[in-house]
Parts: sequence; C-alpha cells; structure tokens
Amino acid sequence: MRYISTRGGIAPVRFKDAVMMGLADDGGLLLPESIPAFSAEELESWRTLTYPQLAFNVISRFVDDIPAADLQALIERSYATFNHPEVTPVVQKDGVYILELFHGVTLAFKDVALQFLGNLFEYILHERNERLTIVGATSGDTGSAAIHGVRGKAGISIFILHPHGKTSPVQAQQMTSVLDENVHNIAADGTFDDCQDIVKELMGDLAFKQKYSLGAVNSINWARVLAQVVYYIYAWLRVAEKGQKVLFSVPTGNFGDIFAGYMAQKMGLPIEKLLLATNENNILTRFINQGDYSVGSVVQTLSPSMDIQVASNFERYLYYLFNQDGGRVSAAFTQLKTEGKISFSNEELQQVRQDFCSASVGREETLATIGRFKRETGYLLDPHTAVGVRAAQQLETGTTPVVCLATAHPAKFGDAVVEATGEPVPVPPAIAQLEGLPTRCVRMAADSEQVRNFIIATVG
Ligand SMILES: Cc1ncc(COP(=O)(O)O)c(C=O)c1O
Ligand SMILES: N[C@@H](CCOP(=O)(O)O)C(=O)O
Repeated sequence: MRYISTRGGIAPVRFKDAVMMGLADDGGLLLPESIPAFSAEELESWRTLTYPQLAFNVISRFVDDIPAADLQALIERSYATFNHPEVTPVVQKDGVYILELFHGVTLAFKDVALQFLGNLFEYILHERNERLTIVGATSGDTGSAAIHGVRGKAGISIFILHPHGKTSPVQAQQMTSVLDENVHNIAADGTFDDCQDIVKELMGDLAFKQKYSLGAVNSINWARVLAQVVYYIYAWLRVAEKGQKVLFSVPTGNFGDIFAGYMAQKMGLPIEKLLLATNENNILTRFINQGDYSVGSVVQTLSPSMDIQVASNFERYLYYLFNQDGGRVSAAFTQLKTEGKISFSNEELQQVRQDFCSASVGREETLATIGRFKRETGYLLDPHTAVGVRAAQQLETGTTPVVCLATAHPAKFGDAVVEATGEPVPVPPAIAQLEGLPTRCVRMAADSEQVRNFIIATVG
C-alpha cells in the first residue's frame, strides 16, 4: 500500500515512511492511494475475533512493509496494556449503546492509537537505527496518551505543547508528572489552535524536520487514524445484525475520530450516518448544517479536549469531497489562510449532508445530560461523551442502533461531573496515584521560534 498527500505534491510513500513523515512534506496529510474494502461475508466472519485479532485483520490491509508476525506481535503488545479484556467494550444504556474507549493507561480514546503508534515508532527506529523527535500539540488527552506511549523508549524525545491553564487539572497532572528524561512538556500561553499551528509550522520547515528527525503523534499521522478505524468495526460487530446500518455519534474536535469512522464506512461498514457532535466550538456544525466554514475564536468549555476551531483532519475529508483533487484542497487552504473561511458549492454541501449530520451541545445541556443519565441509569458520562449522547438523543433514529463514542473517563473531568451530579466522582487508581507527584513543565509564549529554540537546546 502506498500513501499520497491530500495536496498532491509528493511522490507516493510506503506505510513505514508515511508513519515517519507524519505531516506530508508538501504540507498536506497522508492517505492510502486506494481504500481496501471488505464484503458483508467477511465482516460476518470477524464476529468472534478478539480486539487484537480484529485490529490485525484491519490494519494489515494498509501495511505491506512489516512482516505479518511482527505486526501481529506489535498489535498484541499495544492492547495488552488495556485494563478491560475487550479493550473497547460496548454497554447499552438508556436506549443507546456506549462504546467505552477509555480503558487504556491514560483513560481516553487516544490510548487506542497511541499505544500502537509508540510501539510502531520503536519498531521502525530499531530497524533503521534512527532517532526521532516527536513534536505534538494537545488540548489534554493526546499529550498524556502520547507521553505514556513513548516514555522511556530508546531513540525518542517527545515535546508536547498544551495551552496553559486550559486543560483539566487531571490532564495536566497526567502529562507533567512523567519525569522520564525523554519527555518535555511545554505549557504555551495560547489556545490549542496556536499549539497545533506551531507543530505544523515546525514540521513544515523541511530542513528543520530533517535535521532533528521530527515526527508526529497527532492525528495528522495516518497511523493514528488507522488504529481508530478498528473500534468502529468492533462496535458494529457487537450491536448490529448482518447488513444492519448503525449511527455513530462522535464528540468532535480535531476531526480525527470521526474521520476514522468515515474510513470504516468507505471500507464497507454499514453506517447509516456519522453524527458529528460539537461543543460551543461549533465551526464544523455550522459547516454541515449551514455550509458556513468560517473560523471563529476558541472558547473554553466543559469539554476542553474539543476546544478547537481548525480541525486538522478536516483536510482528509475535503480530499474526498473534492474528488481527490489535490489542487482544489491546496486552493481551499490558501483561501482559509487569506480569508479565514473556505467556500463550497451546493453539490459539495449536499454530499456533506449525506455523509454527516451534526448538532452542537452547550454547557447547560451537557450538565443536564450528565445529571439525567446518572439519575436514570446510574452511569457516569464524561462531558465530551455527554455532548455526543445529547446530540444523538435529539435525533429521530427509529430502529437504527445508535452507538455513542465514550471518549474519556469521567474522573478526568471531575469538576464538571460534580457540578452536573452534585456527587463526588469515584476516582480510579490511575488518577488517585497522581496526587502530590512532582511535575516538570516549561511555560512559554505560543511562539514557534521559542519552541524551536527549546527543542534545539534540549536535543542538541
Ligand atoms: C475526550 C475527547 N473527546 C473527543 C475529542 C475529539 O476527538 P477528535 O479530535 O478526534 O475530533 C477529543 C480530542 O481529540 C478528546 O480528547
Ligand atoms: N483533543 C485532542 C486534540 C489533538 O487531537 P489529535 O487527535 O489530532 O491528536 C487532545 O486531547 O489533545
């Protein structure tokens, strides 16, 4: 399988090179040259597979430069760290299915892909005898999952930028209490979008990227999206009958998670609709419902990991929306830079509404959903998941099974959950043990030159 850029400006690369390249060298995002499909019969034959077995079946279709036995071992090692035998179990509550994606080491869905990516990096670096300097941006969850995916690994240094004071206290503690020598946290005075811009700018400086062997852990890295495709299929196998269509509700920020669902659908998974749920940072909801893709300011909400305006993976979707025309994608991003918006034709917007539906859920509705769900089912939702659940409950779905992605454990966002329920949140050991741990973090302006100099001074 070869990978191409959404902007059409690079020669195709193979999987391992795509993983190491992260952001495509022409500034675009990497995608497989073609999408491997599965049949309804094949899907049926996967019903009895364990999560790692299914992951191998799906991921191996996109990878032809790692021997099967090595890939299988790598996948098994990645999911052995999860504290649930099913890895991503599905539970049924109040008429919807909840796909629990928070049983990994840092209690958020990011662990599903970042345990895999950490092991993949280690494998490729060992094979090539190379080093890697990871530069990543986080609104709270990617950072801790990436740090836990690569902490202590030989040949890897990791620099994670988060917006100072804008993550939950648990998220900040999870990142900054990791004191391994290869881990460097930067608290930037700005928003997640500022942090993501810095990462893209540094990765876009090809001389710097090459000299310091920069790598990406954000979902700009194709391997992140690929690993996330698996749990859509896993969930479908648990809730649907042969051929039955399912609706997935996806709390959305950077568009990586819902794009993985879009890929699963393109591979052949019977998906009725992907419901894109946003908090008050609702640019993508405005886009889907009104065709208005104009960038606003990031606002702080109860679901801080979704406090994002410019979603990086939206570019991957645009590539398909624009009939795989890299020139049109480049033009769209030039327009975004100069005018702060992207314009679409009526036909394109019609297609968007076939692919997605969308709703934005505000603070009061999020709190009310967590409170009501707890009272009526005894189940605690985190604020991100609550956005997806509320969005789904507003829809007329008839007999279509609805799967809501539970993207984080509620204890990561204790303040919001206490405000919603009036009760303390049971704290899992992974969070309880963080209390009082020493931390290390450098605070800096959201300025790419300062970050660049810090990286140079640190890795030498
Ligand atoms: C808990 C949680 N929910 C939802 C999201 C949104 O996912 P995505 O950025 O892939 O759209 C994030 C951040 O990525 C998150 O950390
Ligand atoms: N919500 C994310 C933001 C980064 O998203 P990614 O999927 O592109 O890594 C976070 O928690 O950091």
